Amino acid sequence: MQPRSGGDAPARPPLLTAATTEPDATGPAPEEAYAISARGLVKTYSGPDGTTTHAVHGLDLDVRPGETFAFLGPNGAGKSTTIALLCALARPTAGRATVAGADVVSRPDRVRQQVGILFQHSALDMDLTAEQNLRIHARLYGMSRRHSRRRTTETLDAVGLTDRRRSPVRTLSGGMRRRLELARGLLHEPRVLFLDEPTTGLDPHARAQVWEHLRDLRDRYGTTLFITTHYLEEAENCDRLAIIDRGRLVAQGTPSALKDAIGDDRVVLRTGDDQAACHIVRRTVPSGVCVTADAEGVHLRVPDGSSWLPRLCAVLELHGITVHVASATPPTLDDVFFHHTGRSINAGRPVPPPTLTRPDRATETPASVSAEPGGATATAEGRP
Ligand SMILES: Nc1ncnc2c1ncn2[C@@H]1O[C@H](COP(=O)(O)OP(=O)(O)OP(=O)(O)O)[C@@H](O)[C@H]1O
Repeated sequence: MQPRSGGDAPARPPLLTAATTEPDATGPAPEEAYAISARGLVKTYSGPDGTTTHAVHGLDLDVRPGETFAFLGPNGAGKSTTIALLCALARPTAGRATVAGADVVSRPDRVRQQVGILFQHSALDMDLTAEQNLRIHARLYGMSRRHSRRRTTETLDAVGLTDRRRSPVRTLSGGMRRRLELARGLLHEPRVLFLDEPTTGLDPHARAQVWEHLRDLRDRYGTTLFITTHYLEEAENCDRLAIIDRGRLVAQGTPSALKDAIGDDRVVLRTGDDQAACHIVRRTVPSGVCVTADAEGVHLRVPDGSSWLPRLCAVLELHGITVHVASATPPTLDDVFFHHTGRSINAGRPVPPPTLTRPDRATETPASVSAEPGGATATAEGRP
């Protein structure tokens, strides 16, 4: 969803913002030294039928200058609303936030000068050329003609579109359009760039290109990047990330710290009789370990999962149950997400086609194991 400007209104006209008074500025103050700092940020929408939507519910957040920060959450979690609040495009119901040192409520114009935004949906004029789109944007920011010309050249170069500057936007590929939006977001040299799902809908090649430019930006100019994404592998590449669910921040930290905090490895066993195997495994592992079986096999989470594999396989073989595949995988960001929200970030999304991946730690059962038809599951030493 795209942050909505002014009074947040156009997307859902029947609902009104509940912020009829000044946001409460008496709570703890945000830290201005951060590129983004929020304390107790709240955004509530009231519906005409008396319903209330807590889009953002007491958000505390600190993003350091120059950091690439991912904001992960399922649909409707409050990501776009947070961006709208932090970019001073919507007014908080309560709480405080500063962006590049400026308060979003008392100095919204200053905030808007300091931030660049890449909206979720394209805001480009398809009939104008790449260059013309940038010039219009420059005029909105009050840039002089000379300054606008220089920045247009620089930003088109930064996103690798110099040779397409005279092309009408409708003739550009999806990836090129996203890069052009990136150029537009950078035109006024913002200190903080907000990107709302910048790569959604792009093919892997175009996604990789957008990321290449983002990394370059960070390295060359130290721009702070605040990125909402559904792609876990993109969040994995960020310095830190926060998980938001139903308007509340449920976790934040570096990807590795968040995964380490989960601790347990995911163990999966595919056997000749998963239901029977499930009962036997339950009796073998310490009580309190949750063991389940579904169409994918028997699942459990244990610390140091790979050390459990030989033992579990031996017990099952002893009971006459053939183990086809056994694997132990360290926690992923999806596990982190599941741990904090009780569901997968991809729940309800179309399932992507299976890929042949190599888990960091995978062990095949004894030599008698038959290969999986099609070989889509990681097996011995991770060979698919
Ligand atoms: N202007 C509005 N009026 C009323 N409710 C709104 C408004 N904007 C957002 N909401 C509600 O606030 C909640 C958070 O919405 P938001 O768009 O911030 O989520 P999101 O995490 O960006 O979702 P998505 O990933 O689907 O874009 C949702 O329940 C949404 O319906």
